[in-house]
Amino acid sequence: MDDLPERYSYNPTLRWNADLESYFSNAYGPHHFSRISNALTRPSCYSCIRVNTLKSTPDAAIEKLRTVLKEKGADISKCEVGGMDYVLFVKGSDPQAIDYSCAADGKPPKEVLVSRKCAEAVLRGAQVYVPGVLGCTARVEKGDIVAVSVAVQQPGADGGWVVGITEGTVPQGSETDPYHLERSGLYIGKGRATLSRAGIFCVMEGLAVDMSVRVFNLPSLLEIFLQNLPSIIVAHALGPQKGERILDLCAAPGGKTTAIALLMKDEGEIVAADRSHNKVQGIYKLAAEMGLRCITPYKLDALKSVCIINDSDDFSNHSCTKDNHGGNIQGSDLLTSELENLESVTFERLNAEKDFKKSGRKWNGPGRNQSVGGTVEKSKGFAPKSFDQVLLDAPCSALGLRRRLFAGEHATYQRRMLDQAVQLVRPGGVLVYSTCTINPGENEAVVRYHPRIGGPGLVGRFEFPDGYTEPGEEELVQRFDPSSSLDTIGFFIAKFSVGSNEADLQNSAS
Ligand SMILES: C[S@@+](CC[C@H](N)C(=O)[O-])C[C@H]1O[C@@H](n2cnc3c(N)ncnc32)[C@H](O)[C@@H]1O
Repeated sequence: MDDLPERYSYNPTLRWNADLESYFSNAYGPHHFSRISNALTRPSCYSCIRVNTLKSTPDAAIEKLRTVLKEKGADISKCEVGGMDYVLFVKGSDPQAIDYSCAADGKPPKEVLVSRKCAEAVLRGAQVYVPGVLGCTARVEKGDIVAVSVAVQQPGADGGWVVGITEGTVPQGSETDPYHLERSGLYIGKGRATLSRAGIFCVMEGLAVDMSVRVFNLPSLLEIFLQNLPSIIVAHALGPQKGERILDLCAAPGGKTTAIALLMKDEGEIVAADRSHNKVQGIYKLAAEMGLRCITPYKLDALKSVCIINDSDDFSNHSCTKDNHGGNIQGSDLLTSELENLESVTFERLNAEKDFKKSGRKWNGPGRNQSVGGTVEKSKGFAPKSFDQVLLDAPCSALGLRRRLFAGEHATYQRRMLDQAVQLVRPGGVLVYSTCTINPGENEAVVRYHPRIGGPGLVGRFEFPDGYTEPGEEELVQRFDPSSSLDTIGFFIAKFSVGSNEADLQNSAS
């Protein structure tokens, strides 16, 4: 039992798909990559809050926050970068050593084993829901305190990744338990079981463990608009002005759209497009909640966002014929990989929702992006050169998001989106491309591939044959490194000033 405190701790190693690991190790160098990998397993040491300046002031928001947090000493500060004092930082805690009360009688604690996705959601502040539970100690009764650990994928015999734990597993707290060794150092907190063991594996949905202590004690801010610092900076990089017409091509859930709207003081027009019906509804809802009127959400595939003009097309407002059919665009087209990209803690519970969807069970909790059965307007695209500014916050592998325990996904179709986005900017306008991944293949290589686009924060060859980036070009973009002292998510921003013709695209350091 000497190893108990060490076992019941949180000291994870991020698991990488082998190809990705060697690719990133090459791109960043092994030491830098190892620091990034380590940073990705824990949250930033602060939460970043954007004040709705149309409704409040930073000082009033700080007062309100102190009341909400009910902690007299809550460490809240304003961002000191010029023009960004409406961004507030609330300091979180370092990882805490949790007493799982296992040493007193020498017996191991009662345990609940959860899936990796469930654990990542818990680390961001969610509760443990039934579909995320893989195993539970025998004789756990409703109300019992349980230690929560995670079973992360392990390398399988065929070279893939497997979670070799079947639902309903009964851990004994002994070395013969499945993944006993592998779960050492992967305890993410403790809580009160809201169902007995039998209950957990009988029902399809609902809360399983009400988490009382998490290894990272971030203040509970679920009701307040949290946004990662780089996302706020994207809006500043665009530099929106009152009265402009702006297109946000992959807009849902609307974090950056609303940040842009605030900078425009809600004057002008922001077309907020996303291909997911449910998510577009979420944008409507968020804009309404924030009292923003300049946002017009549309369902639109960014890969088809430049419209082919027919004589019959209604070209008022530079939009091709809109299909205003009375709704009934029902059904969820939420994609699992897309959900990874949600940035606001307000939406974190969707990770748990994802587990529900995967398990084929019904989700019972509310979510901002849940279909509310309404209609969304569908766009067939927009006329070339019809926007002052275009933001392409592209869907990506999301390998910059933090509190992550496994990284194996990859996305590659940003180039085709960038091709569309470029065409929609008027001469003299601005295009901003951003992602929340540390993958240079989705960042530097994408912006570099246009002949006139410089781009990289990293120098070298990345993924595409034409993705080679020259020394000197790294200053033309902003790269947010999760292992740097800024302590943000991994993020990438490239800003382009569009010249008088499409080929004349200048990269300007944003
Ligand atoms: C990184 S998220 C955008 C986050 C958003 N900009 C924000 O700040 O809240 C990427 C979004 O792209 C959307 N998406 C993925 N493929 C798309 C496509 N082909 N056309 C339009 N949107 C797409 C996803 O639904 C997802 O909402």
